[in-house]
Amino acid sequence: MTNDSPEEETRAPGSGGGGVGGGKGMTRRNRADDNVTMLTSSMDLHRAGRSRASSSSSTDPAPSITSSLELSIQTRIFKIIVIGDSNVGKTCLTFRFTGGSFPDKTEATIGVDFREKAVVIQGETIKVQVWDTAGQERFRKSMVEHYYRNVHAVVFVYDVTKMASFRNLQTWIEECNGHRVSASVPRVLVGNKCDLVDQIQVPSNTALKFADSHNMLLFETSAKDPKESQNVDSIFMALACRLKAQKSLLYRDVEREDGRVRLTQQTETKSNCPC
Ligand SMILES: Nc1nc2c(ncn2[C@@H]2O[C@H](COP(=O)(O)OP(=O)(O)OP(=O)(O)O)[C@@H](O)[C@H]2O)c(=O)[nH]1
Repeated sequence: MTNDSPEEETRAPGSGGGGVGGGKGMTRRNRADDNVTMLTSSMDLHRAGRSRASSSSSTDPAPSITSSLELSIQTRIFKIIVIGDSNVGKTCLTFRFTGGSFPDKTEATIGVDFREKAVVIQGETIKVQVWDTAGQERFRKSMVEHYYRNVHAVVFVYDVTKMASFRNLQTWIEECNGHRVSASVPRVLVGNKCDLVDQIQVPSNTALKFADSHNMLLFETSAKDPKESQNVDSIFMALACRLKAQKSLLYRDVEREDGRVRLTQQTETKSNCPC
């Protein structure tokens, strides 16, 4: 959870942890596809939801089925959840991606915070909806089912300066598996706080082995260091590109035939996704 104040100027003490080599993992220097454009800054869906609710109680007629279908066709939404121990920087990472800045103050997330960003991938506008989940058990237990429902991708975060947060990843993965998240749902591993170069406890090689063994890409980055902001973007953009390539079924293609609307399954297509 963040306050809404603008980013405080931050001075990065260093370039962050070392690169990650080879294997199936992705290095922290990887970039999102050049065909990708980010359109908007973050939006608090809690607030947006409230304002939508209040406007719907006005005298406006209810939207027709056709118009809501058309809206769905226009913009697909990819739901990405961010999971990991408390204090690893989940809020800061999502804030960096959706708002482009590092929050000068955060508090423990209670339940979930939604942030959203519209991006253009190969000509299609897609909404990346990021669910910043609570790391503290007491603030998440009533929400867990909601986190995993219809999720399209999962970001597991650990703190490179806290070995315990890395070891606990196994528990987070088990929780995720326990909620019947399909094997086709992409997952990535993020080691955050690489700006704290003198305090790193989790070696890149160890993290890479773990990522490989769970068929995940690895990103090592810093939500705080402005020089790493492109790398933070790459986490979510790589997932969005992959989801687009998979043609996620959250909103299925709608074909119109003889004035009727027909929902169809989409087939897999290739893209030059960075992952
Ligand atoms: N040095 C450094 N500090 C960071 C970074 N990311 C987050 N922090 C700090 O780590 C602390 C926790 O950050 P949050 O983003 O609130 O952590 P969280 O994982 O969302 O925590 P919960 O909401 O409790 O689950 C804050 O004091 C942040 O300023 C980073 O990349 N580098």
